[in-house]
Amino acid sequence: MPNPPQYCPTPRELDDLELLVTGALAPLSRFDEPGSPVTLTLPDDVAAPAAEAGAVELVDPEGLPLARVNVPGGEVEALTHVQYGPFRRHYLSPAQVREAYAGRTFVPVTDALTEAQVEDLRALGPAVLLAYVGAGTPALSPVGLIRASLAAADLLADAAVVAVPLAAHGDAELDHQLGVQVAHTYAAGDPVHALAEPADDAYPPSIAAIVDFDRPEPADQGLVLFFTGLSGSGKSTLARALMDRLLEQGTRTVTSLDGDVVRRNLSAGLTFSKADRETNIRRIGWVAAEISRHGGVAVCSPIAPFDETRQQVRAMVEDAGGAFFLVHVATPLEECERRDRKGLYAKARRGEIPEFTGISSPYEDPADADVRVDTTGRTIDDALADVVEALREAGYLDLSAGFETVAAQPPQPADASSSTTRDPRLVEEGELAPVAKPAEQPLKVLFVCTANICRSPFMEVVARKLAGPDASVTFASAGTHGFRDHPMDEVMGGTLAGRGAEVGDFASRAVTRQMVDEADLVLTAEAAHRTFILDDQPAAFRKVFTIGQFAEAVRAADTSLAGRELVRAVGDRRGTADAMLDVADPYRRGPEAAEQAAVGIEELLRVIIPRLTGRA
Ligand SMILES: Nc1ncnc2c1ncn2[C@@H]1O[C@H](COP(=O)(O)OS(=O)(=O)O)[C@@H](OP(=O)(O)O)[C@H]1O
Ligand SMILES: Nc1ncnc2c1ncn2[C@@H]1O[C@H](COP(=O)(O)OP(=O)(O)O)[C@@H](O)[C@H]1O
Repeated sequence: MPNPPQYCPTPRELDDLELLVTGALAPLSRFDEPGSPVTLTLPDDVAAPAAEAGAVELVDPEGLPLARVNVPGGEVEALTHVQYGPFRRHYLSPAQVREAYAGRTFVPVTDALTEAQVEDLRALGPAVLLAYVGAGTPALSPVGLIRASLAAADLLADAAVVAVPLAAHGDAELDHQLGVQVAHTYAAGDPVHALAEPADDAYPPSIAAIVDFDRPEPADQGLVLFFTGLSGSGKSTLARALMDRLLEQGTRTVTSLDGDVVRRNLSAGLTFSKADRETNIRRIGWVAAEISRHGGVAVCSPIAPFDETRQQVRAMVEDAGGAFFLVHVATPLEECERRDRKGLYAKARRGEIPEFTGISSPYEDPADADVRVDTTGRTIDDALADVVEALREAGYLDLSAGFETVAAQPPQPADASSSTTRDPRLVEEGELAPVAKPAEQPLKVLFVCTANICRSPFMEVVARKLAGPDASVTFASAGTHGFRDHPMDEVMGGTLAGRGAEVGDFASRAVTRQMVDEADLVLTAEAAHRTFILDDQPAAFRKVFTIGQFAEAVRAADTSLAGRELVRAVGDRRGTADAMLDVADPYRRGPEAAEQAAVGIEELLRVIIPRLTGRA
């Protein structure tokens, strides 16, 4: 006889299995008893080998074998008991409960207890709260319900909490009967007390705090913003614009899961077949759901052409406690094809790209979109306003406030003799508006590398030399992992001599938030340094660049721009911080590596400094 195949069942089936094994579902002792909702459904590719082997081995999501189940028949032979998971010590079998708590009153609990319900229980004497935490049941998460039940037990004279993974089976009547039956199995003749329906949601303070944490207000909930639509419809453009606003507001952590970008890393190697597209979207969904579990915002912008896969993502996110907000970028095919930004539609029409969405592969319009935006003939800001408004109405995010307020302010005089220079963009986009600076303040540039002893001091010293004594630009440097008061590395310092520059009384230091806040421009040696800073201060993204990235942007920028205007223009149209443009670390690699780094940095500074000082 062949070995039974392994199969990881659904969360509902896993819960049923646990209760079958502990005897909590008695008289049920196996799956698939006629008329019972406790069923096990094997997919075709498992059912056939299971029938041949006469059994299937059920494993948990990590592959731990839990039980062997006869096929057909459904009888269960336990192999291992799950030992992990929060509050595992409260998951007791009826036999264990008999031993510890015989003689008490048993109370099934499916939600946080209100003041009135706790009061009702006070009269009962010693009690056991049976927290029904199975898949699909509790109004709170399983952990939330156990915590809330423990908090209720604390308010009672003598109450214990037992977690019972009794799942919902999609039939309210049958599930109710099962719940009553399980309570009586645990009680084994002791009284069972049914709680009265709550008349209100007045919770005792300790329970209210748990409910608030478990069921956050929409504005505090993790959020997945999912843009779906044809290629060229405007998903990435709108998603990016929305992310910029979120970052500028600075109140949420944001992760982008753009279709093209995901396909270069997370989904590298996948094709555009239906199966691979589904895999791609489920991967995006999985990552996004995890982000939402931790209260973050994930902004996804794949085509996601299939309704069923989008529904799966919605379910994954909601199971993780996040909110799912679907934006259908409903720009019609004709307009997307007219734009044909990447020339893909032309190729698809010529038959050079098989299975191209909208041409030779379907796009299923969502019926469950939270907002639908056709970008045809509209500006990006205008189209974005629809999304911002829908998010505000749904209570998830309010990105409108600052923008409206400031846009409504009277325009500032564009008088060159005025004592302040204002960033027009910042005036338009509210929250950052108070950054008006006296015109005569020098532009502050901060160079950042790792330890602030090789690359960044070299940048600082050489930049100062190139700028000359009268420039209205100041230079400083710091390290992401810099030690205090170390001198410049001797080998790197040696490269200064041939350039007629001197290190002076330099002392290393670690970069701080304040330094970044005060700087007008932060130039890092590597993309990793930039990420280090922006992870902590995401709102600084318009002024933190790698030195290579900034030099590239300066080369491409309008030659009439200088100083602050130049920094601003680069910030608005920044390219990517490609690691290819990094200045490699020469530390402890000898004089040759130091000279190579010096030459590379000097070349970049010769592009940047004349433009910053306005003497190009
Ligand atoms: N056959 C075919 N069909 C559709 N799109 C194609 C295809 N081949 C390559 N591309 C490019 O890949 C981008 C879409 O990838 P996605 O991961 O978003 O697609 S999907 O959600 O898995 O269907 C899509 O990018 P966007 O234009 O940003 O949508 C295209 O540039
Ligand atoms: N109102 C608008 N909203 C979004 N994009 C627009 C709008 N009007 C024109 N476009 C242009 O349409 C193109 C959309 O491309 P992109 O955002 O990459 O789409 P997708 O990610 O859906 O493939 C961009 O060139 C963008 O500038």
